[in-house]
Amino acid sequence: MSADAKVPLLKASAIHKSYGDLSVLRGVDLKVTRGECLCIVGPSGSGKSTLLRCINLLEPIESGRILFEGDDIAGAPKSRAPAVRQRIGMVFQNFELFQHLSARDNVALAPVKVKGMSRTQALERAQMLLEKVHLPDKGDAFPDELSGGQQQRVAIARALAMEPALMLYDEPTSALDPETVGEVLQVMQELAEEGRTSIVVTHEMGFARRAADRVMFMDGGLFVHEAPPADFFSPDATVPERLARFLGRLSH
Ligand SMILES: Nc1ncnc2c1ncn2[C@@H]1O[C@H](COP(=O)(O)OP(=O)(O)OP(=O)(O)O)[C@@H](O)[C@H]1O
Repeated sequence: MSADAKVPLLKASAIHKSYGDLSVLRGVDLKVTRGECLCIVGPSGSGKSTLLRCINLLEPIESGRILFEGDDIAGAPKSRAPAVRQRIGMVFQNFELFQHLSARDNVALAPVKVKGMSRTQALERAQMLLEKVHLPDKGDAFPDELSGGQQQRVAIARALAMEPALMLYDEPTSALDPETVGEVLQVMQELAEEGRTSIVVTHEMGFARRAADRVMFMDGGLFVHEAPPADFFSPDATVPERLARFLGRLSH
């Protein structure tokens, strides 16, 4: 194993974040190694999305440190944030595609604008990525001609187009019709199995069980339990009472 492989890709320590009087992250520690798929689960309002937004520098933290590829990204000048975001792909709940662009152009846009790739090359790569997310024939379609599940897969292809070292998924299936959830989770699982490092905030326990290397439970702005999925979901495992309740193992 190279020295580089031993350094965690992401190491967040003692992260604090508040909105006004509301303390949302209360000293969060998180380490992600290369190739790992980490699922974060927890009750609504526990701070999961906020943590992803802090990692991606969409929100400033109040204290703590976020080391990404060995760099202190949260402590760096704001002007470095776009460069960091090129290395960290994010997939949002509501896709956030450009409505006036075709699926292929949505995927090709950032490589041309940000990386300076030629349009021809970017479009070729976009087609390849659309094939990867099982949408080989949808390159010319506009977002409003696609189902939610198809739009979310275009959004995943768009994030991959920047060749990020880390993918963040913020509840990527919670805005979808139930019948399209599976196709998005399937693509995410295939990417995880290829060894793409990812952090997935999700309410899909089946996905966490199948695809995660580690599952972490957040409650009240802190991680209170983590385990490999086989242990995390084992009915025999000893877990904090709050997690047992979350998993429906205790009466409310
Ligand atoms: N921009 C903001 N301004 C003020 N409060 C916010 C903001 N973003 C989040 N919050 C609050 O911070 C808390 C944590 O929100 P967050 O979205 O991180 O939780 P979550 O665990 O992702 O919840 P869910 O599973 O419902 O998405 C909530 O009480 C939320 O209302």
